Amino acid sequence: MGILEKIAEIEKEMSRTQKNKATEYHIGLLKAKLARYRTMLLEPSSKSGGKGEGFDVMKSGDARVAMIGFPSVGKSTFLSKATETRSESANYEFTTLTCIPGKIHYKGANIQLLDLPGIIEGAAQGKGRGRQVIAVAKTADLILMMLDASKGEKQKELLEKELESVGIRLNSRKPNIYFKVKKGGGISFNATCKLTHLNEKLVYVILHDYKIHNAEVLVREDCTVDEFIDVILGNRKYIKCLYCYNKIDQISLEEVDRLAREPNSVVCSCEMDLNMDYLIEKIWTTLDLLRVYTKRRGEYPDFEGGLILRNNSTIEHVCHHIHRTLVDDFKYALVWGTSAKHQPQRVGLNHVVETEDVIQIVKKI
Ligand SMILES: Nc1nc2c(ncn2[C@@H]2O[C@H](COP(=O)(O)OP(=O)(O)OP(=O)(O)O)[C@@H](O)[C@H]2O)c(=O)[nH]1
Ligand SMILES: [K+]
Ligand SMILES: [Mg+2]
Repeated sequence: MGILEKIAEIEKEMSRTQKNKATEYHIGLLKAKLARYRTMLLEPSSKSGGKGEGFDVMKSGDARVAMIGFPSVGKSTFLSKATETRSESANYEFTTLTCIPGKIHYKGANIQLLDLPGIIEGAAQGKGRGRQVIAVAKTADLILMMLDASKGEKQKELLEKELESVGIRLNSRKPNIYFKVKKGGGISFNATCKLTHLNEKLVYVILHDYKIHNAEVLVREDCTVDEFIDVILGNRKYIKCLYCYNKIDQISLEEVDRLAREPNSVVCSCEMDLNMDYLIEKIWTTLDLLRVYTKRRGEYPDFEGGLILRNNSTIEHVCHHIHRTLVDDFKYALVWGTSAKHQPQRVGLNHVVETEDVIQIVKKI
């Protein structure tokens, strides 16, 4: 039996045990056991159950939002308010021990919101359930960083550092560098713009340090050294982040005003229901989802339905949305809308669609 199951069992037994003088000792024992199992789960070295237990949540819906934050900042409170799923909230740390999914329905989109255990400094090294939490964060389209408004700045810095240390890059996009390791020919270095941080020699030195002696490098924007290294390593995750300052009922109006003006930030109070609609709206806009419409030959587009897609989706994504095997029968697509050069444009699977495009898929016969 896994630790989570043992915990669930004890909790069940506690709830069905009547509290009175006669059961006092029994309940005390259950409490002690519960505390021990919870501690085991949070210890990085715990063999049994420490791994990924409770984190294997299927991706579903049009986008995934993962809540990252220190313990007791109000993550579970938000999940319970914004979705139909209940997640226990309480005023002690590590109330949540697993990944709990909920659904936000908004403007026709189905957004998966994940409640996660709190993380603390050292999470990336495995403190608490940090490693598992961060692994889930890496799969998200948006990280909702929940902060306690009264301790926000410090928490924000620490969490950013934790995420940075495992290769997550928040609110930045992949540097515009073409980089390809070759079999021979040495290193060819070119830039299409003026570089103020990088130069040919530096690039050579860094590549040699990574034991790369043959490669093609084409720098298309004024990147920093760190950005260049990110490209060499190639395993970076570029994820959007929305900072949510919760518990604004605890701070002064001046402070609320100041936090609300920070970039990519929302202020709210999940408990007092302050600014919740705006927070959800902001999640939606930050996700930057797009809607396209499909049509059949000779018919009008279905403007009622429409498909919700992630930004930068292609015709191939559209096909997958319509039917899993449609790609196999795909011949070409006709596209009307802003992504088309002329109306309609005949395109292939790699064509990147834009919001409000109308698409007709033509199949092989
Ligand atoms: N004052 C105030 N308290 C809040 C607010 N939102 C949540 N809380 C309280 O903060 C405490 C922690 O809330 P949780 O939702 O359990 O926090 P969490 O981030 O899920 O905590 P862990 O699962 O332990 O990481 C609870 O006592 C909540 O009632 C808020 O907007 N204002
Ligand atoms: K809590
Ligand atoms: Mg929680």
